[in-house]
Amino acid sequence: MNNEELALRMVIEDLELGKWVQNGFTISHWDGRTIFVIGGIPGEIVDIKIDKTTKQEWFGTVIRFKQTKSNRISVDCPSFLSCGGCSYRHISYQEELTIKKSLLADRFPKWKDSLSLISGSENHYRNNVQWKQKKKEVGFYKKGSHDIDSRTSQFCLTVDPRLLLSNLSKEIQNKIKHTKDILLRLSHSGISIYDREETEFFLKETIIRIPKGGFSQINQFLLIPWLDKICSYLSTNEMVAELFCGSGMIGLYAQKHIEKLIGLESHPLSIKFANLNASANNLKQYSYICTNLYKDPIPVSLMKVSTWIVNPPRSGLSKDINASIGKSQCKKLIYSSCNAATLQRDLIELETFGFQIEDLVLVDFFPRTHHFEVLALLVRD
Ligand SMILES: C[S@@+](CC[C@H](N)C(=O)[O-])C[C@H]1O[C@@H](n2cnc3c(N)ncnc32)[C@H](O)[C@@H]1O
Repeated sequence: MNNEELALRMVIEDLELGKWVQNGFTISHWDGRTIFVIGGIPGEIVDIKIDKTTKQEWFGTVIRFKQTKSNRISVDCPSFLSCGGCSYRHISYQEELTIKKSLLADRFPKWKDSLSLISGSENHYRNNVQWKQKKKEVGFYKKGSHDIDSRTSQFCLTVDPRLLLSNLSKEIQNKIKHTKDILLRLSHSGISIYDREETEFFLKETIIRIPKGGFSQINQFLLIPWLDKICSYLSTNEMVAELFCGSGMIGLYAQKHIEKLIGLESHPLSIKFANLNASANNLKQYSYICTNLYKDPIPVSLMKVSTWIVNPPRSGLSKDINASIGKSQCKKLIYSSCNAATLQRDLIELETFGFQIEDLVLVDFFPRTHHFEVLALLVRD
């Protein structure tokens, strides 16, 4: 048995947990090693099992408590820590928000006292879900394995109850009978199986259609507050470039502020639907281009645009995209990011092109998990 296999069988006893760090972990030190622990609270003394090792660091999960802290609450989900979705069900949601704000402030110290927060219901917020199905078992995978935890499809508290297995109509149950990946999304007319069907919904009076397989934000309660915050950064008659636009949701919703928009995105069907959405909303001055933003140069037509909205995947913007924004006539950049680390990296780089952060907002799209969205407004003269 090699060292890693040995470590994965180990239980470390009486470990004192240190401070909260990124990704839902607390940090501890043991036998000269750094150990990241999930499921504990700083100051608690616990036994942990090791889940994963790298050369420098070990990762573990609490399995027994020796001394608990008074802020621990009783966990409301039988699959907490075994399904790998949530990181914070053992503390209050208020405390989770305080931790997330403080971790974000660690990356942007100047914003420590001026970060704002958009949050909503801590449960039932997911408007889509991806269940796995194997031998008639349906649910999320257990953490670090391909075994299914079938309790999750009956119970998961982050998911809108309409997407739980027992609440699905007979018609949908029949359609997904033999499917390995069950991808469900709430739509205006019910539930769509979103790798096979399109989704349609309204954001106030704006109608949005997402193609099969297209991206859509998952927190049904915070979509409008997030979009309204973006709109608050826009004046009227703006010329806008929207990068990583998906099916065009941000610009379509912000139509009252926009005179002309060019959207860029690499998923061809999303581009087709962005164009259809613009027509359905009677926005003739909107156009969309299918391009790989990590490989292809930014089209010259964008270089004169003064307001840019970017909403990239977790990898953030590339050096080339940052440089293009720097060279362009962009004066206002609205950046919505699902990864604070790549946002921090990109904002440091964009500062070298004269941009300054004017507003920073934590949008808690993913309560009870360690994930969150960050909205940043950057400006330059
Ligand atoms: C976080 S989503 C944002 C979508 C859109 N703003 C929304 O809220 O619906 C990121 C988008 O980037 C797109 N994308 C991923 N890689 C890309 C690339 N290399 N070039 C252009 N777009 C890309 C994805 O298809 C996805 O639509």
